[in-house]
Parts: sequence; C-alpha cells; structure tokens
Amino acid sequence: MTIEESGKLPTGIKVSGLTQGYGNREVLKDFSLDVPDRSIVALAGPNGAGKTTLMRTIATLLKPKAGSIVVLGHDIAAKQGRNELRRNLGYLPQDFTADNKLTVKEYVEYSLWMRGFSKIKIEAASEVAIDRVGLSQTKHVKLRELSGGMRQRAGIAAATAGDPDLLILDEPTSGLDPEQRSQFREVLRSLDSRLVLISTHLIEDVASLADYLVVISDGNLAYAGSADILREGDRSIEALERIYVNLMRAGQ
Ligand SMILES: Nc1ncnc2c1ncn2[C@@H]1O[C@H](COP(=O)(O)OP(=O)(O)OP(=O)(O)O)[C@@H](O)[C@H]1O
Repeated sequence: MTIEESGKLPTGIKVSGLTQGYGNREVLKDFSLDVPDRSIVALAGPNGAGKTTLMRTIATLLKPKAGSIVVLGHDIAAKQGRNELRRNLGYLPQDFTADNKLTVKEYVEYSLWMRGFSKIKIEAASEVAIDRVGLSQTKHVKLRELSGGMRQRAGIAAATAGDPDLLILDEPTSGLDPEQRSQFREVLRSLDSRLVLISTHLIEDVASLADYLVVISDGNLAYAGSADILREGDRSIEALERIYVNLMRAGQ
C-alpha cells in the first residue's frame, strides 16, 4: 500500500482525548490518534512510552479513564461494541502467559473457541495457523517443552488464527531469530486481517512491514503517518535509526 492509497482509507481506529494510566499515574493524557483501515500499523517508541498501555486499551482490556475509542466502527465504551470487537480480535500480549500443559494445537484451538468459532472451523483454522508459523511437526508438543522462539510462534499462531479483523501484537518478534522474524513477516503479509497493530523496537520490522507508523514518546504522539518515511532515500540501518530517533524526540 502506498502513502497516497493509505491517505484515502477510512479510519480504522480513532482514539479521541484518551486518558489512561494506573492508579494516580497518567501514562497517556488527552491522547488522540487516527489510524487508517486496511493497513499494517507499527507502534514504536522507547521503553515505558505507553505502547502496551495503548494496545491493551484498544484491545478492551483496560477501561479508558477518559476519552473515546472507536475501532473498526465499534465504540468500545458500549458493551455491544466491545463484545463485537472481541469476537474479531486476535491479541498477542508481550510475554504472554498460557497454560503450559496445553499442546500447541490445544492452545490455538482454545483461542479460536474463545472467539466463538464453531468446532469445524476451529479444526481448519488452527491447522492453517500452526502451519503458517512452521509448527506443524510440533503441534502435539506441550507449550512448556518449547524453546522461547517456538513458544512465541505458538502465541503468534493463536493470535492470527482465523485471520481476525483486528490483530494486535505486542512485540511479537522479540525472542525470534532472524529467519523466524522473516517468516513472521511473511505470515503477516499473507493474512486476510483488516487491520494489524504491532508494537516493535525493531526498525527493520517497521521498514519492511508497516504501511503506517505511530511513534509514542513519553505518552505523547511523536509521529503518525506513512511508514514510507523510513523507506525513502538512504536505506542503511544507521540512517533508519537516525530518522527513528528524530521522530521520538519530536514528542518530547
Ligand atoms: N500494571 C501497571 N501498573 C503500574 N504502572 C504500570 C503498569 N503497566 C505499565 N506501567 C507503567 O506505565 C508506563 C508505560 O508502560 P507501557 O508498558 O505501556 O510502556 P511500553 O511503551 O509498552 O514499554 P516497553 O517498550 O518497555 O514495553 C511505564 O512507566 C510503566 O512502568
């Protein structure tokens, strides 16, 4: 997707005047953001910037303290909006926890069952999702017996199974080796999902995958726009890092 095309797309997520935090601590204050529908959106920023807090709020796991959020037409302040969104949401938390006694297949099937898939669809969708991340040979192995990278891939399979309309992935490439990261990008490109929100510290993820880039710095929006900003001109990693650091500084 090009910058011109993404500019014409309707809004996929609209966050307006969001205040969010923990106890008295406000992480995001009067935070607003629009991201285009039908895009892969990378969420970047330094540690503690508020990326996970924003993602968990959009995923309806944290209730906003103030402000409104409309995701793919669902107003998540309303119970019906939240429920409809949850049925069409794949979410991979950072350092996800799962019942380690489950096998890969059971874990992926469980995530589909939670989203209301029928038995027949669960069988087919889990096969596809497990195969996509290269765990077919390991599908009957328990999660506790997997290496870190394999476990992360099981998490990616569970989140992406059934190609949910909205996919939220919190640092999905952490713990993956370069080949697995490349395979992960292939998985994302092959999905039929409508909107993908992915947080990452890896500039290569953004440059090679994202249509749209959102940079948060200390709870402030530092940049929201086409990810083409990272693809223009000199493509050396150093040049990309420089652009990225400058974007983050803009929010301070
Ligand atoms: N459950 C919590 N209770 C209290 N404070 C929290 C909680 N979760 C996060 N915070 C604080 O909120 C701020 C934002 O955290 P958040 O996890 O959203 O940042 P992040 O951008 O995702 O960081 P990272 O890149 O390290 O994952 C941090 O200062 C963090 O310490």
